[in-house]
This record gives sequence, structure tokens and C-alpha cells, in this order.
Amino acid sequence: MEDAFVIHKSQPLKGRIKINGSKNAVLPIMAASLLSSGRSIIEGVPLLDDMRVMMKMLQHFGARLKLSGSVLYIDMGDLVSYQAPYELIKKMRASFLVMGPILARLGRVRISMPGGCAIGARPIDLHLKGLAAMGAEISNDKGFIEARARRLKGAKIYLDFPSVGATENIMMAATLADGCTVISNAAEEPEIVDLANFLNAMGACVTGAGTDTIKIEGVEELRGTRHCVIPDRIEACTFMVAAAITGGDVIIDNVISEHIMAVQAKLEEMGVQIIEQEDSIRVAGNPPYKPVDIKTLPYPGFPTDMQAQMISLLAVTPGTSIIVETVFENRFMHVNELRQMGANIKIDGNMAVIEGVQSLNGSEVKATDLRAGAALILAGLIAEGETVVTDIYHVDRGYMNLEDQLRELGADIERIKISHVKSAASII
Ligand SMILES: CC(=O)N[C@H]1[C@@H](OP(=O)(O)OP(=O)(O)OC[C@H]2O[C@@H](n3ccc(=O)[nH]c3=O)[C@H](O)[C@@H]2O)O[C@H](CO)[C@@H](O)[C@@H]1O
Ligand SMILES: C=C(OP(=O)(O)O)C(=O)O
Repeated sequence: MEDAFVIHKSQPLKGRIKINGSKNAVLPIMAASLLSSGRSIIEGVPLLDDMRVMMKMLQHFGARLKLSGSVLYIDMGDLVSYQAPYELIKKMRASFLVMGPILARLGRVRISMPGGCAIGARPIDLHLKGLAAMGAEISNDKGFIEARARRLKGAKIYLDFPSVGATENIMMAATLADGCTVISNAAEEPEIVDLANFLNAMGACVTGAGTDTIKIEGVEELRGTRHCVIPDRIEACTFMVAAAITGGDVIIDNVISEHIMAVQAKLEEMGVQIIEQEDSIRVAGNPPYKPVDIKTLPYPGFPTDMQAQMISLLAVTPGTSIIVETVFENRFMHVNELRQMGANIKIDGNMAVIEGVQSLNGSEVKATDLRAGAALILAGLIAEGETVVTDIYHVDRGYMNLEDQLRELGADIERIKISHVKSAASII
């Protein structure tokens, strides 16, 4: 038995919701806590499946953890292993972020290859190149990467692509290296800045985070600290699209407006009204909207993690819209499912050409990955009749109580148990 969402065409969403802490910020921050033997207190922790996987990972390395509401207490102490288990790595890409910290702290790490996933091959060559440039000897043994370095040395590292994970892994490793590391063409995402702030509060010396050049002056040791995680910009943007697609009027609290600029600009170009209010935004939708063209790019460009949700909105926006996906090579899996709901979308390589249709029809569709799942839920809110979204374990990886938040705004969505057989009769 698996969970699924049953969604019925909903009224325009109305009301107020609060955004949770960022998944993509909390995961590297938790990994960074491995860099010290002290106690760290992380506030604003989102209760997500991915976060629980990272909790298991930290426990595997010897951490004692206490979760109280959204506050996570991490007592790290001595690390009890240099090996990261395959069962945890395979569950979540971000588990690979323990590589840098374990190597820096113990001088040795053995970690399984994370492998590919639905959205692309996602190699780790940039992570490894960076650590090798810092003096790590790296070998690959039957799908396991082993790296050793008595003490990493500061180095100049140029990333061929501003990879978020590689920037984070290298940045964490460099905090305890001997000398200065400079990462050029570094990722500039807000989650990198949040990680740098956490590392600096631990006693690290990181400057330039949020720009394409990050400098890390290595220190002898780090200490535990207290930190509050930034709000999840992708969760916020998903709710912005939910308000827009239903023609609703929603106030979204706990938003850093600078982080959502690219998505806000496209929604405004379409004709969605967005009003900024301190750390909140109000999104007032009034479809039909104008079509737009979008290209996903590293931050501050349009986030690939919002591409699927935007396709749902553009699928019911009159006219032709074009989305070019430049970050992941296979991130259009949701398009087939949306087609099943009546969307008119053609894929040509990394380009989706979307001809807006008047309405979508409810159907049984599958969440092929996290944001694909969010896109199908959004489509379900405006589709005629009933939509069943299966494989929602992907959604639970990255959205906290999504159905409760949507219901609070008036959406007709319910979580049910469903058997593997794909038919309405299998729903109990
Ligand atoms: C936990 C987390 O923060 N996940 C985010 C992170 O993933 P993640 O850190 O995995 O994404 P990257 O920025 O590393 O990947 C971007 C591109 O670079 C490629 N690449 C990456 C590393 C490498 O060594 N070699 C290489 O070729 C990838 O295959 C991909 O095509 O950033 C992505 C891009 O914003 C987001 O979609 C994910 O939500
Ligand atoms: C791709 C995503 O996450 P991850 O890197 O954890 O797979 C995402 O958050 O959309």
C-alpha cells in the first residue's frame, strides 16, 4: 500500500500560509555539523523525509539527535565511522554532501556513488575534482568512492558548471584545510549563503558566498553553533503558482523576496498580481494570463526546481509558451502525465513548447519526481473531475504537510492509501 493524493477541482485558493525552512539549505547544514565535535542547534527545520534520511546519516556517524518541533539538537562528538552507507546514499542525492565534511575531519571517507535519478545522470565529477585539487587521493572501488588526505590543502578550484552540491562539498571540506581555497564559477544559490553563514558561525572563515567566487581560509577546528534555516523559496514559489492557477488570493508568510525574484518576474509578466509586504507576499490571480518564455538557469536565473510547476500553469494559459531546461537533461517526465490530463505540450530536446488549453481533465497520474509531483497536484486543482496522483513519496521528500497547507487555503485534496494496481478500484 502506498499513499496517493486525490484532488478535485477546487475553488480559488484564499487565505494565509507560512513557508517552512528550506530543504536544500537544511540538508547541507546538517552535513556541515559533522565538521565539529560540538553541539549545534538548528532552528526552522522542515519535517521532511529527506531531513529524516539526513538525521539517520548523522546518527550513523555517531551523532546524538533530538528533534523538538522544528528545532534539531545535534550532539556530534567523535565520528564513529568513515563509511557512508549505500542504503542512505541511494535514498537521497544530498547524502553525498557528507563526503567533504567526513574527509576533512577524519582524513578518510568511503561513500557509495549516488547514481542517477529521474531528472538526469547527475554525475559527481566536479565534487571529486575539487577534493582532488585539495590533495585528496581518490579511488573508485566497485561503485564506492574512497578518498584520503592526511590534511586537505587550500587550492584554486574552477567549476566547469556552478554546481550547488559541488560548491557545498568543497566549501565544507575547505573550512578545515591548510591554507586558502578559492572556488571560481561557484554556485550562487541562497542555500550556499545559508551554509556559509552556518560555517562562519561555527568558526570558519568563508567570504564571497552568494557570488561566483568563494574564498575559504582553513582553520584548525570548528565548534557547534545555533542557526536558523532560511525559508524554502521553492515551496513559496509553488504556492505562488497555486494561487495563480486557481485565480486565488493568498498571503504567503516567511518569504525572502530577493530569493523568489526570477519566478515573481515571470508570474508578473503573465499578469499575476504580486504585492510584497515585509517578509510576506500576496499573490492575487486572475486568469487567463499571457504566455511566457522561460529558460532555467543557475541562481539568480529561473530555478529548475520550479520548471514543472510553471508548465502546469502555462498548460492552461492561452497561447504558446516555451520552456528551455538547461540545468538537468531529463527533467520533463511530468509532461507525459500532464498530456494525459489533456495538456498540449511538445518536447524537442531540452525545450518544451506549450500550447495553452482551455481546461485539463482529471486522471490518474504518477509523480515521477518531487517537483513533477507538485506540478500534477497544481494541475489537479483546476482539472475537471478527479485527479489521483500516485508515487507521492517523492512529494513527501520535499514538501511538509503540503495537503494540509493546500486544504487550509480551500483546496479539495486528500491523502489516501492505494494498492500498486493502477485502477480506480484499487483505491481503498
Ligand atoms: C539538495 C539540493 O540542494 N538539491 C538541489 C541542487 O542539486 P545538485 O546539487 O545535485 O545540483 P547541481 O547544481 O550539482 O547540478 C546541476 C547540474 O550540474 C551537473 N553536475 C553536477 C555535479 C557534478 O559533479 N557534475 C555535474 O555535471 C548535474 O548533472 C546537473 O546537470 O541544485 C539543483 C540545481 O539548482 C536543484 O535542482 C536541486 O534541488
Ligand atoms: C531536485 C531536487 O532535489 P534533490 O537534489 O534533493 O533531488 C528538488 O528539490 O527539486
